[in-house]
Amino acid sequence: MTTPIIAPSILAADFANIQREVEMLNNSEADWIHVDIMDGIFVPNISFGIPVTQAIHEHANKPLDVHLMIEKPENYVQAFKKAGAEIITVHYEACPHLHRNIQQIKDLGCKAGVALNPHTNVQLLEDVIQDIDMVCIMSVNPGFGGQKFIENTYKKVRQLKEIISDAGATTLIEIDGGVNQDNAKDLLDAGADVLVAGSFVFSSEDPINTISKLKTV
Ligand SMILES: O=C(CO)[C@H](O)[C@H](O)COP(=O)(O)O
Repeated sequence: MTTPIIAPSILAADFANIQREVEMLNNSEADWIHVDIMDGIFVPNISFGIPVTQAIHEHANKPLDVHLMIEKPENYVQAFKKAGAEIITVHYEACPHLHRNIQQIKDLGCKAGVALNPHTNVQLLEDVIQDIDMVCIMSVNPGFGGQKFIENTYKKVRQLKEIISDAGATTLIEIDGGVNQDNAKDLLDAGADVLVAGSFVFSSEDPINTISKLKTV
């Protein structure tokens, strides 16, 4: 098991004090800042958009891992790159021309990720696995923080790890939703590389310490 990449999800932060929250993450062992964009169409919730992402970027000294839970992501990736995104993840379910979407993200100079909803089989990514930098396995139904982790995720991580290894690829596996101290180690043992944690970090008494604990679980 290698040291995980920890990406706290800013969705669970105090938005009235976003600068303070980002500075807290700057001073923590967090590796990336996970930024959840929801459009109210692909998912039944609206979070925030390009100006807030830009504001987070202005205060952050860590890469922004931008998760687009939106329809027609191709219309917005350039704006999110300009707002400071280093990793841009689109949803398999929102992209009938996924290969084109991946190339568009890479042509902008960003790392390209593809997210899978809980019902989407990891095998559907076999033909693009060499092209993508990361797969984000949703371990909750996307749209809201603070949901219960779906146990079937472990099986998906193991299956995806095998697909990546058979292809000789270096694609990272990210887990997003309901990640906490109780499931982090099992996820890493199954093959996960990146852990996204929102409420578990921001609802804790000492988020910096909580991030350190996830890092060394
Ligand atoms: O993508 C998301 C929701 O769609 C969030 O990143 C995810 O839910 C993380 O939040 P939590 O750790 O509170 O579950």
